[in-house]
Amino acid sequence: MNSNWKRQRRSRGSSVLVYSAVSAYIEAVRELACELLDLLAEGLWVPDRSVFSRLIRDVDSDSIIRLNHYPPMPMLCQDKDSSPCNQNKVGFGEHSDPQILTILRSNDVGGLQISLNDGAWVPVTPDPATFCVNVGDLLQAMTNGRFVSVRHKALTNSSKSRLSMAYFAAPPPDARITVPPEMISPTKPALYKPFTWGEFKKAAFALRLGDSRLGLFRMECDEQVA
Ligand SMILES: O=C(O)CCC(=O)C(=O)O
Ligand SMILES: [Fe+2]
Repeated sequence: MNSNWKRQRRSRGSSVLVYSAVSAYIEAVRELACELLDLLAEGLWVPDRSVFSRLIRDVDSDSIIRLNHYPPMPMLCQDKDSSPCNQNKVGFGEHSDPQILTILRSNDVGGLQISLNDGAWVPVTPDPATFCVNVGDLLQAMTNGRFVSVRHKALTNSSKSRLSMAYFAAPPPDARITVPPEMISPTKPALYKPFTWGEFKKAAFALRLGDSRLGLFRMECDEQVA
């Protein structure tokens, strides 16, 4: 057995291990996302409690996982008075996640911030043992605005690497994004036109990261149906 062959076998062995660890992780977080969506439907008094999770369980679901690495970025810049800039650099710009739900985990290095209604940015305490769950744009549309997709960004740390792992739960590309009829009434008319996830993704790609995409699908006042 030459050493090259042994090395190849070892490396194939470790890719199989990584593949099976990532697959098991994806399966577990998909299950978590489905359970959360079922509870959410129940809390909204929607009789069909799997109305949202069904989209993620579909074999053609477009869910993805993303691993983010933010290397340390020293605060080296200087302002006009030549005092050091006391600001962390942006690693991932302000945005909302376009999908249904995001299950996010990170190492113990902070950086994630969420935006409140008044525009203030609030840091999320990093904890490798907890998940951060983000409402995505599709959930906002499917709940007729009851749940609002959260704007967030990630800053780099000046001395440590931040790692995060995000599972984005999404429907199949041709799935129609509609609101359960129970959530529409004369006092709460439909806010968004029906669209497919494929159409939404296409629109999102044509915009910048921080742009609001749902605005493109908003009903005009005279179109709103109860
Ligand atoms: O790294 C983070 O904490 C945020 C990442 C993120 O927002 C994303 O991947 O969409
Ligand atoms: Fe995000």
